[in-house]
Amino acid sequence: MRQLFLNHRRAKVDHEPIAGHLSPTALVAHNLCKSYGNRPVVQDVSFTLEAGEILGFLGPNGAGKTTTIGMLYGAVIPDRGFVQLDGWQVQTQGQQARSHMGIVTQEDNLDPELTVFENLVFFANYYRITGQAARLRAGELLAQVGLQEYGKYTPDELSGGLKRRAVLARALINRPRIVFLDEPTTGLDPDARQEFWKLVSQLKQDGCGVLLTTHYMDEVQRLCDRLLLLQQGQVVDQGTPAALIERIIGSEVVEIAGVAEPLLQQLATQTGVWCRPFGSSYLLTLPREPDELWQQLVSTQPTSLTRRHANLEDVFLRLTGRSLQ
Ligand SMILES: Nc1ncnc2c1ncn2[C@@H]1O[C@H](COP(=O)(O)OP(=O)(O)OP(=O)(O)O)[C@@H](O)[C@H]1O
Repeated sequence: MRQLFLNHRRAKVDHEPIAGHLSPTALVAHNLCKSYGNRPVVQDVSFTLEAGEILGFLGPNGAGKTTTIGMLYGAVIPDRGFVQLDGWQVQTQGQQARSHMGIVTQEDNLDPELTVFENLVFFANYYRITGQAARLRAGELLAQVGLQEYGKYTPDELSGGLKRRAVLARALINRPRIVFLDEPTTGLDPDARQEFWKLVSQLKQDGCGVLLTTHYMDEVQRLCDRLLLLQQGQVVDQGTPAALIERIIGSEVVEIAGVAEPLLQQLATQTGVWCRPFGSSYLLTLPREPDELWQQLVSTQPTSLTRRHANLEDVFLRLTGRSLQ
């Protein structure tokens, strides 16, 4: 992050439209590739993010999400590919591009020596917002994230949830068009997470594009308009949550326990459905006409048999073979 601050030092906030530099799509990532040593960790990742959209960027641990986000904001140099933000190339016009983005990294990296208010004022200076203007902007942001009472505290005097809100406030100092949120609510209690979600929803309503990585399925379901699923550095699928569920799984699944796997796999093959271990039970998709398979499953005398609506966790399991968490 220190490197990022240095990169920001000369960034100038410039929201005036510049002919030839604005595109209707706020963010374009094109064929991003990154290897460490000879190990590829991001391979040909391409996507777009529109203003006012929340894009969930999901993948198991080590899938390459943070590396990709690093390339989006210019902290990691891609081996190939490019990122364009509001028409500015992040790799060659970094200062201009960064003046339109805000970043919430996984760490609470506020300066512990400064109060929350001072942190915001100090960060505003990177964008050449100085003096009274910086203090006004800091006050505005404290109000926006509900921290009016906490400006005089140092970060370490705040709870985890309040600290995360302060980090978000800092990311908004330059009124960004795009905000990157890298696992922003990890470790927070349910109330603090819900408070944070309200702030993210507000960003969307204000026309901000948000790229969110998270391991929480409820967060995805609550916030995301569209999902990009990453595995071993590659995009394995993308779409709206509802479309992905319908296309990859269907509307319902069956959870069954107490039946030998070979028998379940045989039934699945016969009916053309998908079956895999799921905790201490097995998960099966259902065919278009499910009654016959259901009866067959009942006749296996399982210890438990449940039919439920398919969800994103099922999609994730089918596409990546792993749970999101
Ligand atoms: N600077 C680096 N040098 C070498 N390998 C790295 C470096 N940064 C990341 N990696 C490796 O690249 C792979 C992708 O890491 P990355 O942090 O991007 O994944 P992630 O999807 O964000 O994971 P998580 O959900 O755990 O945060 C991992 O195997 C990681 O060990």
